[in-house]
Amino acid sequence: MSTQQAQQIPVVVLSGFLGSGKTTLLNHLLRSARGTRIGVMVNDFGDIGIDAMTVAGQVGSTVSLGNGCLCCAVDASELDEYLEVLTRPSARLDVIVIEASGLAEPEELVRMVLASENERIVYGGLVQVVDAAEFPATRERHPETDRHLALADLVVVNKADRVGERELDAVHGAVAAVAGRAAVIRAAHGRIDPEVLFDRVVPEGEIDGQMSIEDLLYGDPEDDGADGAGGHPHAHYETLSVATRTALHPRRLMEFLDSRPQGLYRIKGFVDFGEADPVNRYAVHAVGRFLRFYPEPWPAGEERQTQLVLIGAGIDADSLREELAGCELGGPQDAPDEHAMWGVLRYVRQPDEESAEPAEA
Ligand SMILES: Nc1nc2c(ncn2[C@@H]2O[C@H](COP(=O)(O)OP(=O)(O)OP(=O)(O)O)[C@@H](O)[C@H]2O)c(=O)[nH]1
Repeated sequence: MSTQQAQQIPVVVLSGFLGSGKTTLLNHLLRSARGTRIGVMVNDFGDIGIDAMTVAGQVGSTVSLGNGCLCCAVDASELDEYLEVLTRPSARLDVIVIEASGLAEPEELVRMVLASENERIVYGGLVQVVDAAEFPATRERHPETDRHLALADLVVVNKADRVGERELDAVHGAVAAVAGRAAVIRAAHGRIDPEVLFDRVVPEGEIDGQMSIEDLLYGDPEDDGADGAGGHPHAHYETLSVATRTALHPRRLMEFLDSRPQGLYRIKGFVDFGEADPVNRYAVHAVGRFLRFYPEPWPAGEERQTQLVLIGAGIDADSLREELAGCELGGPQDAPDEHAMWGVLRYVRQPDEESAEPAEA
């Protein structure tokens, strides 16, 4: 396996019905980027809060924002061309978000990302934004809504401030019922924690794991605490960090991942499978039901251990911790058989995989 996979830039597709709040969410991500360099592809710059940020330079239809983010306005037909621009090493982007126009078919965009020959990117999941107040009416008028939700890896029920708690629960329930195993989270004004979409680059001085979601929340310059009925929509996020020097059993880890609870919408970190693959560590990246492993050779001198961060809402941290402990190898009699890695390898992108469907857990 090459190390190239570890450096691939996740490309997240953001879609949702007209006016559901995609651009608002995108603006929130750009404002709270804090060190993470985000590349954005939109149909036009119109609504992106560029004025709110210092524009460092403009070249053609690409705008370089003062906070390290880069924006470009494109049509779907130009997707590959702009992915090329955004993935240039000089842009040093950590993640790319493509906003689909309100009427776009998200599967088309997802397919284009998966089919892209650009080796520097990896598909990072489909995020659907839903307007909580309009959902019942939109669904009635646009039956394709259910199909789109079924494709999503993460659904954001936005505009939580516009409906009462009971209505919000009803919309959340209806969305969850059609969204299959996608994670469903609520938000007002698109204020989701960026970590649910991508690994935030931690600025120097802040050690990963010590900055709680609450710190992120209350440190959010946009958060005025006036979310109304939705309250702090992400105040109930929980983060669980697990580190162990005992290698994990690939089959038991896959059982854990296959049955992970719905509220657990983000998993990231590295896994040590011990003798089942002594050469590589496996970076793992899950957003909602999307799951991928990226094997890469252990860096020389690096201690072999598994380190995972799990983020979710309404999750039982103790039982997750216990389940993960149950994945640890229990001695020579517990050695994985020769086929034990198969389940994991199903979620590794093969070099010749160009137009395959996204891996789903
Ligand atoms: N009350 C309320 N208004 C919101 C929220 N999110 C977005 N809006 C407003 O809803 C309108 C549409 O939001 P946009 O972010 O432009 O929606 P969009 O999905 O990008 O729209 P299109 O590009 O037309 O598809 C704007 O006036 C936003 O200010 C929210 O959570 N609560």
